[in-house]
Amino acid sequence: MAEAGPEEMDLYTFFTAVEEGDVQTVRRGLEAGVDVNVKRRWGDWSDQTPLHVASRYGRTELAELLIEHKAEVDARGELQSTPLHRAALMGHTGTCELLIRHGADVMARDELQETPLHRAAAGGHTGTCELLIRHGADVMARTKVGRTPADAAEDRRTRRVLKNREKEVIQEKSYHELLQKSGGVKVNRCKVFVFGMAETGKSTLKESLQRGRVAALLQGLWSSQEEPHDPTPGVDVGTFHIPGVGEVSLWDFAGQAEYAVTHSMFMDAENTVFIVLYNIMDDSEEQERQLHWWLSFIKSCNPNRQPDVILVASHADQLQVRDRGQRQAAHLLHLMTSEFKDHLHISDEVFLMNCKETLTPEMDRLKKLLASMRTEMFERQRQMPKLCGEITKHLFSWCKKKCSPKCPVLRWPDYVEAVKEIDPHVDEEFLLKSTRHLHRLGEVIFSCPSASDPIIVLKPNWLCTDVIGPMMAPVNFPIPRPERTSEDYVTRAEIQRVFQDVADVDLLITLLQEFQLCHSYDGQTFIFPGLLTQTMPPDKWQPTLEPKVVYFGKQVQCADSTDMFSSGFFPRVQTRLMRELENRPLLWRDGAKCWDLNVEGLIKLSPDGRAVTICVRSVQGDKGQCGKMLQQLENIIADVLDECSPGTGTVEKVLSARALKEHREEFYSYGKEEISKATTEGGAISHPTLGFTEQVSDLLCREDEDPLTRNRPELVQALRHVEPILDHLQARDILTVEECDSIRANRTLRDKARELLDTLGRKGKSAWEVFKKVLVEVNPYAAELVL
Ligand SMILES: Nc1nc2c(ncn2[C@@H]2O[C@H](COP(=O)(O)OP(=O)(O)OP(=O)(O)O)[C@@H](O)[C@H]2O)c(=O)[nH]1
Repeated sequence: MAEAGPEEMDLYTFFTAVEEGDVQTVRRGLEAGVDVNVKRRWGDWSDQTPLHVASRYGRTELAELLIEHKAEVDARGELQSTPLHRAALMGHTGTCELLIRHGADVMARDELQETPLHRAAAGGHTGTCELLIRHGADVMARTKVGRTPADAAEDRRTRRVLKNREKEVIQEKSYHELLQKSGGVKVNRCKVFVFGMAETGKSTLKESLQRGRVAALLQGLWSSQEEPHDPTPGVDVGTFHIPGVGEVSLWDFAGQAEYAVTHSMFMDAENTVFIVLYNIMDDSEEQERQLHWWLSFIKSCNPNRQPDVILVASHADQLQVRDRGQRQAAHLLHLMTSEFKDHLHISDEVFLMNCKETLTPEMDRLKKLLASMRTEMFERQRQMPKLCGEITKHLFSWCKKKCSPKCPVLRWPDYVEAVKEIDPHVDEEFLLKSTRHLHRLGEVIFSCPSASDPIIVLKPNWLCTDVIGPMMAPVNFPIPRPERTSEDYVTRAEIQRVFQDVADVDLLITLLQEFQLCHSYDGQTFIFPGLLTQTMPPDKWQPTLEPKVVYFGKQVQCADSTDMFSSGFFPRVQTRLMRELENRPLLWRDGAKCWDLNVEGLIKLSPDGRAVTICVRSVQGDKGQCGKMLQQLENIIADVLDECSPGTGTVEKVLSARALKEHREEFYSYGKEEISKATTEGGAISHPTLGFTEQVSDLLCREDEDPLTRNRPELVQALRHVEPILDHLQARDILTVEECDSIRANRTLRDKARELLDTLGRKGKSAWEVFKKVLVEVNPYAAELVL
């Protein structure tokens, strides 16, 4: 640190107090006349006002004191960053909130054109990102080199949140463009989705809701016998008039696990009320488990909105003491409401019903609630772009006139031709956007296969009920052994037999592949991961005695109890593995094994379905190839999560390499913070439960795991004053005098920084560690990029 004069000494004390959050000393300093906007001018800490420093350290109370004393909220510091930039990078959400409350510009740009949201994303602070977005931060803002905040995101969870927002912004933009070009029409739509495990009473409730008074009275006279249960295959969709409510589109989702693999495809729907049923006669823990599962599922598919949910307990007529059932239902409602309060709007009414009966006070109450939700929905419902409205009017007749029998699907050229009958001048690009919008509304299913023209399913429930239902029913594809493995293909002939009345089976197969339900290597036999029943036999992943073997692993876990991987997640991962890996993987219901060159990979779903683990190993010790495979598998998992569980929060962990090598029964992992801490403290990490120590470098197999390498461009920008760094490194015998001179001889600041990084790179890990410590001392901004 440079010698400071007496006045600067005062400032030194003052700034140290700010850093440490010492409110008393700072107050005294301000009263003694220290300028609240004075800039720190020593070391590499140039241009930092006290508010920058307080924000960087998350000293909210102090920041408030400084603002009270007229600190400039948007003062510019290092790289033109504002205090909000600094608080955001460190994830101090409370400090960000304070700064914004006092007028900080959420869209302030620094020299790299980064906004505070870029910084929060780079730091991996999801909560801070959400706060900034709530206050108007633009998720599409680009830096000088064109990176959006999502591109800058450090971890996948933050990236997913930002990508979801990006998607929403793009969809909104497209909606407004459509509206502007074609005008809008008011089309009232109300969907009711009914969920619950098998035999909870979904279909029964649906029928009772629709039944009129007379039919209900007659039913009371005639029905006495229990009818045999007829499970709903896939999703049963229909538009019905519910007396006392009005017209709604009712979607009855099958409760059986084998059908649930595709539910997530239909969940992103506006204007929807979700009813979740459970059987009050089940064991209370089971009721809680089921409700929790469905609510997590609804949450996982709806990242950007809070859907309206009603909980309904069925089979109330079988209760011996109704009061006890009432208490149980109220208790569950309370539990779920408090757990999901940030994600779902759960109605506060308790419904304890006999779903078979229509004329009951409970049913009346449920209808009243549905009616009021429907009215509210209509009031806030947005206009539908005119062309979309016109298309929806024609869908029914096109199914009859323009499609082959039992296959209400049009390929793009036929669809365009049909639309041209409504509007002869329609532009195809505009039609594409309109059709995407209809898909989002759930009016059609629109798919763009990479190898052929887009396909439009005019009746979504045909795909759900008539295709996916029979396709995922194991009885339709019998096998000679008790458990289905990936060797038990479904043949084209079998598909043809099951769908014999569908004229265009090829089209149907294209759709099944397009929705990632199956994969074919030869066009004749198809592997449906959703049908697999065999779990992974333990002998498929055995220890090896090869001395050079190396192991690496990652785990993606659900972030909190409201998160889940939707039922379609793992089968889709497996379809993607078949599609993307060079060698054919082995698949089981809960696992997959793959190979490439001299590397083996294993992907396992945990028994509770809340974590997925990837391990890779190479008996030849090929770290590079392990890194490549790990990266490929991680990307597949991240992509599938984005597609079918966009609302799921995840946490990534690094597995203990030593525990993997020992083939322990469970997986043991380290968190990101533990790894970063161990890296700065010399590279050794101890596992709290395993009791041994291993090297961080043995856990990470990718070069870019190292933040020094990953953030190189930003580092080069940030290392403006290499002099003090060179002095420190030379004093600590990391760099020689000649090396320092050679670095100094570069003409530009950036070239100096580049040569410094290259020289350190050649010196290996210990040199990097010292470098990081030096940065913390002399250039905290750059240090933030590498810690
Ligand atoms: N006693 C009584 N029986 C009910 C009630 N609700 C449904 N059931 C009966 O439970 C069985 C299953 O009902 P469904 O409505 O078919 O169940 P589901 O939830 O649609 O089942 P899946 O289609 O398999 O997902 C039928 O035999 C119904 O008659 C109820 O509230 N009380």
